[in-house]
Amino acid sequence: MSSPRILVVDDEPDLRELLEITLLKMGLDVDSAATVREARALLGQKAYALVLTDMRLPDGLGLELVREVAANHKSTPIAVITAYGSAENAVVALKAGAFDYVSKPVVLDDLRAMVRSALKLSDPAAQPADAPGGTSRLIGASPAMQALRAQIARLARSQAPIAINGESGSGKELAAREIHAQSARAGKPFVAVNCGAIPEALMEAEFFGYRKGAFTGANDERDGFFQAANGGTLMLDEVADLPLAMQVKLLRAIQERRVRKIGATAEEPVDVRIISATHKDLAKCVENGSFRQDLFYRLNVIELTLPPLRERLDDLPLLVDAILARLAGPGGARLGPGVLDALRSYAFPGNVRELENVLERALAFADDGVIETGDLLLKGAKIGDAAVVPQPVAAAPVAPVRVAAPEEESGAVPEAAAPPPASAQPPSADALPSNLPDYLSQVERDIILRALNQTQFNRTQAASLLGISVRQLRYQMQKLDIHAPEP
Ligand SMILES: Nc1ncnc2c1ncn2[C@@H]1O[C@H](COP(=O)(O)OP(=O)(O)OP(=O)(O)O)[C@@H](O)[C@H]1O
Repeated sequence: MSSPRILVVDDEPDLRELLEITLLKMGLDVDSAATVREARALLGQKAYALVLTDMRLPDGLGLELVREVAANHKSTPIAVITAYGSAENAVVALKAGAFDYVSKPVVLDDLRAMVRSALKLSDPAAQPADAPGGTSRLIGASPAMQALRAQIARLARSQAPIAINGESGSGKELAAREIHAQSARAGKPFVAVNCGAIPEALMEAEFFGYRKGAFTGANDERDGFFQAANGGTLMLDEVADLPLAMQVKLLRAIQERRVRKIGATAEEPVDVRIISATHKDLAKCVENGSFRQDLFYRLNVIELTLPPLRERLDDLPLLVDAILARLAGPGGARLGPGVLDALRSYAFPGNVRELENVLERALAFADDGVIETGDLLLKGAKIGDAAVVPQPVAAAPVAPVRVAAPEEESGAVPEAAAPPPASAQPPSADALPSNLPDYLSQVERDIILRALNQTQFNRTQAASLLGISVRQLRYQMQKLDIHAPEP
């Protein structure tokens, strides 16, 4: 079988030769072109597993080739070589459809890693099981979902940063996981970080890691999120909540593709694809000065917007079936007459996550697994209401990082509740608690339980009452051993 063939387009003979030798040593076949014209001619004659082009060529721009290859040779990834410090060029190329970029001076390890990723894309044997056409985690057959899945399949082929927008519970994290699963990075970690959940003082250590002895309590060397996601995908959830000082450091890490552990003298290379998500309007955050424009520009290379559930209600039957099968096993639960219509007329401000919660609670009330309209306990937020208020913004520092598989994110809480610790008993009027953390946990537990009881254990509504996100509530419930009542 012949080796994959790479086209190198560069007018600098020295660099071209270096690239050629490196690629040949990787066992690849290489063709070279010094101009846009020569490159076009070769592209017309042969199929390439990767095109690698300089941005400035004597008779035009590498960007023209990016656009042409993206339009006419869809299965061929094209990467650009950008001049040192010209991050803007990289962003423009990625937006135009480039698969990835390497900066000059070219670091050969980076180049090899990039080439290997590109080759996985054109090698059918290396395609992950969830490749386009396979099963998708994103359920729904509406035109909006079909378009979303097609867009995800396209985006999975590139290394460009993606910014996912959408209301809370609309599936942003699920979409990010799907992109990762369909990409050449599928075999490497997917790390989701809730930026709003990390105390500011710990952020640098959490993102970049630290060396032993870097600060009091640093008893061992530790990797940060970037190193943990190396080779894979790092999802920055609630990215608008990053403090400005951290935004600067993050921008640098993303641009340089290098991080320095706290206490280390040298930087280390990291290869992560960044996917960011927020339900805030990031452009507005830039306008009001709470988000840096340069980081916004860097993260927002490609935008992916998730439609709210109320705009794709045709997906309800499929979603309901899938959720009920997960909650009660196949055929274990079904909807009684009129239930689907009732769901259709509800606006779901908490989107699919709210649907999951509504069904989970309804199932607890249902007889013989048949959910009736009365079991739904839908309150307010009807379709057509003037303002459907999406879920509130994350506030408290919880659940900073998730590397779990999506199946583990089902929202189910663990069995068996533990009694509150004795040290958590409230002190008398002027006595101090003997254990402050336990005491505060107990207070928090009481408040959360009150909110849950008020809402018949509807987590979406309880979170809304408490001004926290559902994910935060779920995390606190697990941490504090709070469980939904047995049916
Ligand atoms: N299209 C879908 N098909 C199946 N399940 C979905 C879909 N969209 C969302 N979900 C489910 O809804 C829940 C919420 O999804 P996810 O966590 O991805 O939302 P999110 O937009 O990231 O929420 P948040 O803004 O609160 O972080 C998850 O349990 C997820 O599996």
